[in-house]
Amino acid sequence: MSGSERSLAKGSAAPCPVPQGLIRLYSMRFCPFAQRARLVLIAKGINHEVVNINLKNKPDWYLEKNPLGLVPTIETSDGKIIYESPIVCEYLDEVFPGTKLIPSDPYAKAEQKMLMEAFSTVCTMRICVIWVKNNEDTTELKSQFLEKLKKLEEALAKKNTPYFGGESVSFIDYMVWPWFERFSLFVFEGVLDKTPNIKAWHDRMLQDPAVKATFTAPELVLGFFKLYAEDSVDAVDYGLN
Ligand SMILES: N[C@@H](CCC(=O)N[C@@H](CS)C(=O)NCC(=O)O)C(=O)O
Repeated sequence: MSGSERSLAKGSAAPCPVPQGLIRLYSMRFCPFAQRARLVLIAKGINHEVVNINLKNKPDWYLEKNPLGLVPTIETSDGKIIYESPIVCEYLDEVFPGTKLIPSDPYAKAEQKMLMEAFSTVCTMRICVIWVKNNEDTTELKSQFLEKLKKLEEALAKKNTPYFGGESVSFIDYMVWPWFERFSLFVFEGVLDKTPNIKAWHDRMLQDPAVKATFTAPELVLGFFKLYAEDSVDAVDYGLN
């Protein structure tokens, strides 16, 4: 359902208005927040195009669309602009038909939001960057990470469902997946064995069609993180966009 994909940096002309019937996603290939939006767009079968933004060299017009200068942002054919990944994803889920990812039951919805809060200390790129830099002892970091993960393991075990929201993939699973995709590169060694419910969830998620469609090869992600850790990401040279 994704049409074209192109990359724009400083100096690039602003793209034309969004064609009727299409959603435009401003993104960056390695951004976990943008992957959230890509997961939802694909899971719901929403017709869209992707414009990758060079985040080291943002076009001026992008800051007019999203004053925070972050990706993801979506733009509709009638000129609506929405940014901040959970807001983008919730908007897409509300407006478009197809599988509803957010439960309609207020308590189930609140549970997903609480889980998102609980995940917020786990879903961070800092741990990946420290890992990749490989210049400090990560024992303490790893045990802190495991302690946080164990709380989520308990929550999943208590729920006794295959996914964090229940019997099928839902909003919360897509909101946290991008970090888990990245963690599997380095952080998970010897960790997921201690959280069997999360491991089973992780393996199930790998089979999800939207996850498969947005999955980035580990060696590419690793290359990106190495540059990111050195603060020398050049989106153009590395072909990030
Ligand atoms: N709270 C934002 C965070 C988005 C974010 O941090 N995106 C990063 C890329 S992964 C970004 O756009 N960075 C550009 C910058 O910091 O200038 C969301 O949920 O959408």
